[in-house]
Amino acid sequence: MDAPTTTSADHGTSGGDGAGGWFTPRKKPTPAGGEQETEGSRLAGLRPLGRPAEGEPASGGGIPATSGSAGIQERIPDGGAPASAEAPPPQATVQQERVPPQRSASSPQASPDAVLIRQTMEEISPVADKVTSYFYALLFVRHPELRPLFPPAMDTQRDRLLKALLIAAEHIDNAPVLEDYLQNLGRGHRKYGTRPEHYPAVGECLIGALSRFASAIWDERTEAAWVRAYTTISQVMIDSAAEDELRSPPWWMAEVVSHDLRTPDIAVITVRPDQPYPFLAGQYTSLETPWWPRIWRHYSFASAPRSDGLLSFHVKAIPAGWVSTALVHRARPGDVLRLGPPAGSMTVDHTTDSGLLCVGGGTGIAPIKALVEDVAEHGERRSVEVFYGARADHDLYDIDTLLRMKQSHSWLEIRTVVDRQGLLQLPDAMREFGPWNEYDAYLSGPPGLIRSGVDTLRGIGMPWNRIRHDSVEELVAAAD
Ligand SMILES: NC(=O)C1=CN([C@@H]2O[C@H](COP(=O)(O)OP(=O)(O)OC[C@H]3O[C@@H](n4cnc5c(N)ncnc54)[C@H](O)[C@@H]3O)[C@@H](O)[C@H]2O)C=CC1
Repeated sequence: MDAPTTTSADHGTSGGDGAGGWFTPRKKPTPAGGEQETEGSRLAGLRPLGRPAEGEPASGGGIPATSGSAGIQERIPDGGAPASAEAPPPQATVQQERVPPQRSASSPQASPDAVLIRQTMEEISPVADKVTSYFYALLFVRHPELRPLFPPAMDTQRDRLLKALLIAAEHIDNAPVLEDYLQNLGRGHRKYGTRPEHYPAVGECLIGALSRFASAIWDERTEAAWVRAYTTISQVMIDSAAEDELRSPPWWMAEVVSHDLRTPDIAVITVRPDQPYPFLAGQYTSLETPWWPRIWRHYSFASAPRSDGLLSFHVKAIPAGWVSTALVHRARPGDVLRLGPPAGSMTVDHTTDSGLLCVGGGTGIAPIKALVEDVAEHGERRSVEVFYGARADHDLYDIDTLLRMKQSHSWLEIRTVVDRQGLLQLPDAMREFGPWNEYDAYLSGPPGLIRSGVDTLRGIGMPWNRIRHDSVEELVAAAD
């Protein structure tokens, strides 16, 4: 996970003239490691933005964000520009899963700006759809030059940008995690062609939409709070994009070199990027197909970095999943995809010798396989226990690969868990073989598995900081 860096002492959120005033962020990046937020300012009561335990009090220690963009990490949204798979999906339930419970607007720990922002959020909540429509109408009417940055069909994911911004604003008190998220977001936005001058346009339309639909409570103070929050958000994104520009391309072209249909709807796709693609086992990327331009979906790397530079992904076609269906049923060797930057911090900590409890449900086994390879390549003899769950025997599409790995590595144990009579038994199996005192857990699969897996592990006493998983929200976004 990137270390949180700040670009100014307060990002313009504490009432000063901030990073550039009314949506006019500075253009030059501040070097990483610049001035840090000071404790005791609006950092009080920090809480990472990873998925909280159900029923966990908002003030309690949160689960550390585990993907690169952290709490609100890259599998969380893109703000400031195009709707994308990095943006939170529109499903409200999922968003709640992704974002921890907020302190109430009247909470003594919340900063004055956060209180005003949350009051606005409460006010617009019943008319969220209207706010969304109005925001985009405003944006595209006032700034038609921005329209090409968004997918041609905006209906299914049009509100991702707005949601990203609202989520970020709502978490304005959570500076370090918010920053990590926003930095990732800023980097991820380079592939859309987002430029610093686009941010003021988005900010103005955001204020325009909010002030219209929260008119009952909107006043100068509220507007000032939003302006400060948005200035902070946009500045961090702009800085991080500028820093990233010094070392990485905005995207990579990647030619499909093999397409292996493992089941009628699951393909293992291997691509060759046009230039070196640095990443870590356990991370994921965003991927765009030629058939659905500007629609990006997330997939984990299914192998640790290889000497030949090839990357592989496990893709399951799902109904109404435009990208996944195209990748499984249409993509062929020779087709060229686009890849965004790598993200995610569900990676192996090689500074410890703890065991790894790896749980992969369905195609969620992809990054688990990469993690096992990573441990093997580091020559460590750490105990690695893999639980591989599937609905039926024939859905264990990658079991042969895993069993071959087991033959070579005595420290590796593979356990398959096939659901019987519709019962999802993977969490039970984890419990049965527990308590996993000397292990770090890595969970990968459908959102329901992540939720119940975390609950199970917490229930048998595993501390938060030993449980890693990608954002539930992004998993949903990845699945369509
Ligand atoms: N393709 C990729 O690179 C990655 C995909 N994912 C996610 O993994 C998921 C894979 O989907 P499918 O293969 O259709 O998996 P699936 O829905 O068939 O589930 C696979 C197994 O996970 C367990 N499981 C599922 N839901 C559960 C629940 N609510 N409670 C407890 N256990 C549960 C069960 O053992 C089930 O057999 C998708 O959501 C995808 O976004 C996650 C990481 C990487």
